[in-house]
Amino acid sequence: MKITVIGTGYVGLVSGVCYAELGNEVVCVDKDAHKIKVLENGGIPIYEPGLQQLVDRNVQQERLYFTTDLKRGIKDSEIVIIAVGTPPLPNGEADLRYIEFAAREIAALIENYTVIAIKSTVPVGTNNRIKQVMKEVTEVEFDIVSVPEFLREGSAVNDTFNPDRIIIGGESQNAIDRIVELHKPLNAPFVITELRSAEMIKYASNAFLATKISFINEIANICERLGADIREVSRGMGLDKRIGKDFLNAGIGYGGSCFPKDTKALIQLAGNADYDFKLLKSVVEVNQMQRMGVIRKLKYALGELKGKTIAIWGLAFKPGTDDVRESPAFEITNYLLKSGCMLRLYDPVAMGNFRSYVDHANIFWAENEWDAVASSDAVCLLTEWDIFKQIDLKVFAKQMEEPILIDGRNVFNVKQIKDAGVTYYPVGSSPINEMVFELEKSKATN
Ligand SMILES: NC(=O)C1=CN([C@@H]2O[C@H](COP(=O)(O)OP(=O)(O)OC[C@H]3O[C@@H](n4cnc5c(N)ncnc54)[C@H](O)[C@@H]3O)[C@@H](O)[C@H]2O)C=CC1
Ligand SMILES: O=C(O)[C@H]1O[C@H](OP(=O)(O)OP(=O)(O)OC[C@H]2O[C@@H](n3ccc(=O)[nH]c3=O)[C@H](O)[C@@H]2O)[C@H](O)[C@@H](O)[C@@H]1O
Repeated sequence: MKITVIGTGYVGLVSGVCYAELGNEVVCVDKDAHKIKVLENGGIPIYEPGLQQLVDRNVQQERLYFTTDLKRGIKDSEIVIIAVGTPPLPNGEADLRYIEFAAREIAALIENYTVIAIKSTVPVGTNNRIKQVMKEVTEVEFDIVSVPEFLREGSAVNDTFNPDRIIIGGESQNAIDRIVELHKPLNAPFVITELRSAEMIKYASNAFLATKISFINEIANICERLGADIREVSRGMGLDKRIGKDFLNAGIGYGGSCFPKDTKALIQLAGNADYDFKLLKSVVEVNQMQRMGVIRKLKYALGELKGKTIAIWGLAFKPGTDDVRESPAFEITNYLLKSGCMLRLYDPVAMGNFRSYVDHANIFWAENEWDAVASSDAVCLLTEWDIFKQIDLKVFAKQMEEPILIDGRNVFNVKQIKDAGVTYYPVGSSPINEMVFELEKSKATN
């Protein structure tokens, strides 16, 4: 099939490349001339494991093209996929400016019947609105189909080739059939729905996963106070098939370009329909608070933070990506800078992106994980990259006068820690319970 994908970000680029790998002829279009230049020169503008090899192969086999010129692909395309951003407006609602603009551009260029598939995450009712927008511009026949995307950054290629399900929302059987045909090689179940239901499935799925994370984080906070171990609790819960083991890792709260944005958008969407989504509001609030666990532990370990040097391991919102959008590292580093700390930051791939948002005279950009640790009073692990997981804790202990490790991702086990003699503060287990009691005591006496 001939396909045009609009937007070569984390979703559009991966999807376009994977459709090419399935044997389709794909033109990927972006307004960002820099991104397209990188792609035309044989590189990729994002860090995503496995993507570069697929780009190389499909460009070489002349199935994959990159351009800033929408006209180039759209003329012969049977399917045009929209994968542009839907970032949050200040009130939390999704900003639909980019998608409406893209829709108008498509409408002005199509010459024959075309199927328009919307992969961007959009509020319920948007597909219908886009249809109206396009009808104002063209008399050529087209159909709109909602095909929400569920890939995760860092495992996006594998997720695209092995999806749990393909959701297709639409009104025209012809258009639905075309989308089914495109995805048939993936061997995943199809769920065919109304447009509005497909849009809601995407928001509800992300909101549910975010809820699972905030739930387990609250259980972790209670474990800290009562002396239970969240890792044992998560394992014990997750073996119940009705609960499932995924997304039960307690930590410093979810980040990324989607959970924070989509939870807030769904709260707004519900509010606009006169429904107060209380549960999801709490999920968001708990998530915000969870980042402060790292600070609380630092204060307990070091006392006064002013003048202390803190190493941060990991700036990306999760391992396997260079994406720092809504990364918990922003709130934590900002708080520490405001408290008068010196910071030594290191991330294996996200340093450049993080630095484009934050710079400060008190930040030292370390060359590697050990360079960050040098002369630090404490180390905070914020992203569970493999290089941090593989750290030899005995060597680590020798690098610091008093080795203190605040682990925001529960990467190390108690035995490793005991053997190495590191003072260790994980999420949701001892010895934090003692610390919390002491804090409570000191609050009560002050
Ligand atoms: N990042 C992720 O893991 C996932 C994102 N989504 C959703 O997919 C959508 C895209 O997300 P990302 O890929 O992360 O965004 P992104 O910000 O990485 O990429 C969007 C791209 O669209 C381009 N663009 C905007 N308007 C354009 C136009 N008129 N013509 C051509 N290009 C245009 C931008 O220049 C940018 O490169 C969002 O709605 C998001 O919620 C869904 C599932 C996973
Ligand atoms: O709509 C989207 O954009 C995507 O959002 C998430 O994918 P992503 O944000 O790439 O990454 P996740 O692996 O879901 O992690 C999100 C955040 O939750 C955190 N997390 C995840 C799992 C867990 O058990 N605990 C936890 O704190 C991660 O550290 C990360 O900060 C969803 O998992 C995808 O299905 C969805 O397509």
